[in-house]
Amino acid sequence: MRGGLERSWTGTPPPPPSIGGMLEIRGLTRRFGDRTAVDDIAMTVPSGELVGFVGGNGAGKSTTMRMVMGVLEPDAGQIRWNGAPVTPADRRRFGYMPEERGLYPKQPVLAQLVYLGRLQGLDAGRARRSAQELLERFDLAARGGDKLESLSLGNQQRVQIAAAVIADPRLLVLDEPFSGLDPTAVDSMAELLQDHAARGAGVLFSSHQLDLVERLCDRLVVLHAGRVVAAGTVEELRTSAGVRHRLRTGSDASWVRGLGWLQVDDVHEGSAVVRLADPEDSDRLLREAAGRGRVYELSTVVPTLAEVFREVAA
Ligand SMILES: Nc1ncnc2c1ncn2[C@@H]1O[C@H](COP(=O)(O)OP(=O)(O)OP(=O)(O)O)[C@@H](O)[C@H]1O
Repeated sequence: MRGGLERSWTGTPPPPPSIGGMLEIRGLTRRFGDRTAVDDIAMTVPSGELVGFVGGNGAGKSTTMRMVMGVLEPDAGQIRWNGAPVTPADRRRFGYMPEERGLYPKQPVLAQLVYLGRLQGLDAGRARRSAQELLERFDLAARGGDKLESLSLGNQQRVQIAAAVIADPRLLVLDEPFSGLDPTAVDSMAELLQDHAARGAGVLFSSHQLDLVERLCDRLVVLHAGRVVAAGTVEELRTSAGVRHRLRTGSDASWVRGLGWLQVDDVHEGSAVVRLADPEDSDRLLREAAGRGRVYELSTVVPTLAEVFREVAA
């Protein structure tokens, strides 16, 4: 009784039980013939974190995820779960959404979700309840009896994610879960991933939608040609890429190209974006600009995630 009163005074609900664990990848390598698709990568997906996995086409994201799930064997390296090599039993508690998807097009939606829930260890009643809850969450309750192939692609995608999360996974490994979704479905997918992370699951998802990655992720890992070329929080990546300065003047600003002590990223009419070797050089730049006419603005610009990505994955 007393405990209950104390809880209501603080207004803080007890934290949800943590269900997660930590995924660690070390030295992971996979070759196809003479092409090295994944080249000595290291990364972690801690419990409760949303980790975005980004990289251009062919960077090695799907290959890495397939090795995490045991669909492909690594040529070298280790995949560890809670400090020990990952086992098939661990993987049964991972939810996976493969790039090639992989549900049964001719089977009714609800029946196959229940079947997949049972394969992942749920009893029949719990599998049915979870499947129905997930279909309701995605506004698909009325479509449970329909064949998967009769749903739109976006709705099939929602069923795919339902299949990945039905048995309360410790870790979610999702290959492009947002591709092909309309903005409402993107929001419910994002909310679902955040709910799982809040309950302690680690979530690793690949995406080409950098705005979404920036909005959702605690951390991200950038792959290029099979190697990790950047990793950290969005803030860390943006600030480590180097601050730029934007100059806006009343006349053509292309004279900045003649200054040997800065690097020019962009010039367009009266506006220029430059990088200074030394932040103190901003005074020097201002004097140069003022000597040539009116100055409207000299400000610092932190690069967007898309700009960082273009730089590291060039
Ligand atoms: N089964 C395979 N046989 C031969 N090469 C493969 C195979 N699977 C992947 N590759 C090659 O490995 C490299 C990495 O591919 P992967 O699918 O992992 O990249 P990705 O980052 O997921 O790309 P995307 O964003 O286009 O899905 C590519 O060069 C690809 O052609």
